[in-house]
Amino acid sequence: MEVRARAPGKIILAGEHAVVHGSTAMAAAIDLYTYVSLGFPTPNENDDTLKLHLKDMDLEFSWPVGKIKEVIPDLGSVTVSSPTPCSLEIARAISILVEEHKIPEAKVGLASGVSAFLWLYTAIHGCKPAKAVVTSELPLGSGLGSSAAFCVALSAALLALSDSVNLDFSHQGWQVFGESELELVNKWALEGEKIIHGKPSGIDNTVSTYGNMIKFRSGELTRINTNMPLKMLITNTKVGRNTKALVAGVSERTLRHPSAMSSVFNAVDSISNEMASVIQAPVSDDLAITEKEEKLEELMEMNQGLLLCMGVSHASIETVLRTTLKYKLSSKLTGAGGGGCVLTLLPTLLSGSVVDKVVSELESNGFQCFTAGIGGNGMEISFTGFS
Ligand SMILES: Nc1ncnc2c1ncn2[C@@H]1O[C@H](COP(=O)(O)OP(=O)(O)OP(=O)(O)O)[C@@H](O)[C@H]1O
Ligand SMILES: C[C@@](O)(CCO)CC(=O)[O-]
Ligand SMILES: [Mg+2]
Repeated sequence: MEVRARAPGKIILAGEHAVVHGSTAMAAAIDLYTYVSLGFPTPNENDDTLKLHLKDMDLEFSWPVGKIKEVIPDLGSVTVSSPTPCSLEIARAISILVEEHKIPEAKVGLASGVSAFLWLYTAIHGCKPAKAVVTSELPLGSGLGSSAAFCVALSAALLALSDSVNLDFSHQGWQVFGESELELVNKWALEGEKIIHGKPSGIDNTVSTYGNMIKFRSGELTRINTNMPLKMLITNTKVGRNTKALVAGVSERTLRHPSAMSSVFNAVDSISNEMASVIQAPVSDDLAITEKEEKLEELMEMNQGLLLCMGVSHASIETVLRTTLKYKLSSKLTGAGGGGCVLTLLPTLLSGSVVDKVVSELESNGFQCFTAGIGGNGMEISFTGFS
C-alpha cells in the first residue's frame, strides 16, 4: 500500500517579503513538483521504524517508533482537524531526533526540512512505522517554493490516510481534494513552513496547494483567471541562501526604519493590485497583449527596485538584471532573494533568437536558465495497492 502526493513550486510575480508585512502579493504555480510517497509495512514485516529517504540528496533517516514516542512529549491534545504549531518543547525533542543523524555540513539546511517532516508526520499520523520517500524537480533554496511544495505534498499524503479526508482509494492516477480538504492541507503545510521559514506569510503553501495564479493578502487568496499568455524565463543564479534569514533581515530593517519601510510595503501593495488588474483584463488583440506586457514590465521593475530597498537583492541578481536590460527585457527576483531565482518576462512578440542570446549570456555567468509552465495544477494525490 502506498499513497503518493505531489505539489508544485511557484513564482512570485510581485509582493514577496512585503506580503509578510500585510501587503498584497501575486503568485503562480509552476509545473515543477515535489513528490512524497508513504509506504507502510505489512504486519508480517514487523518493521517498527519511521524512515525518511530524501532521494535527490541521497540521505536516509530512520527512527525506531519507540524512540520517537519516548522523546516527543504527549501528542494527545493534537487533532488532525485542528492544524497546530510545533511547540518549543516538541521542537527541542525533534531537534534531538534530527541531530542523531549527522547531516553533512553542505546539506545542513535540510535539518529544518527533516524537522518539519517529523512534526507533520507525528502530529497528523502519530508515532507509527512507515517509509517516506521524497523527490523533487525543484532546486532547493532557490526561491521557487521548494519548502512549501515539500510541506504541502507531505501534509496531503498524511491527511489522505486520515479520517479527515474522503478519497476514492480505488481511483487510478492523480486526483484532487475537495475544498475543505485542501484548506486543511494548506493549514498543516503552513505549520511546516513555520519550522522552515520562521515567519511565513502563507503565500507559498497556498499557491502550491491550490495551484493556478492567486492574489494573496493576510491569509486570504483570490484566484486570478486570465487569458493572457504569460511566459517567463527563470534564471537560477545558483547562489544559495536561506529564506528564514532573509525574511528576518527585512523585519529587522523594518524595526530600524518603520516609516520608510511602511511606505515601501504600501507601494508594493499597489503594484501587486495593479498587476492583478492588468493580468485579469480581457485580451482582445495582439496590441492589447503588448500593452499589457509593457505594463507588467514596468510593475516588475518597480517591484525589483523596492526589493532592493528591502535589502534582499544580490550581486548575482543585479548581473541578471543588467544582462536582460541590455535586450530591453524586464526582470525581478522571485521568492526570498539574496541569490536564488530571477524572473524575466518574455514578451509574446520577442524573437527566439533574442531569447537564445540572452540565455547564452546569462549561462556564461554560470547561471542556469529555464522556462516553466505557469499557472498549473495544485496539489494532487494518488494511491496504489489499496483494495
Ligand atoms: N524535497 C525536499 N526534501 C527535504 N527538505 C526540503 C525539500 N525541499 C525543501 N526542503 C527544505 O526547505 C529548505 C529550503 O527552503 P527555503 O524556504 O529556504 O527555500 P525555497 O522554499 O526553495 O525558496 P523560497 O522560500 O524563497 O520560495 C531546504 O533547506 C530544506 O530544509
Ligand atoms: C519572502 C516570502 O515573501 C516569499 C518566499 O517565497 C516569504 C513568505 O511570504 O513567507
Ligand atoms: Mg521556502
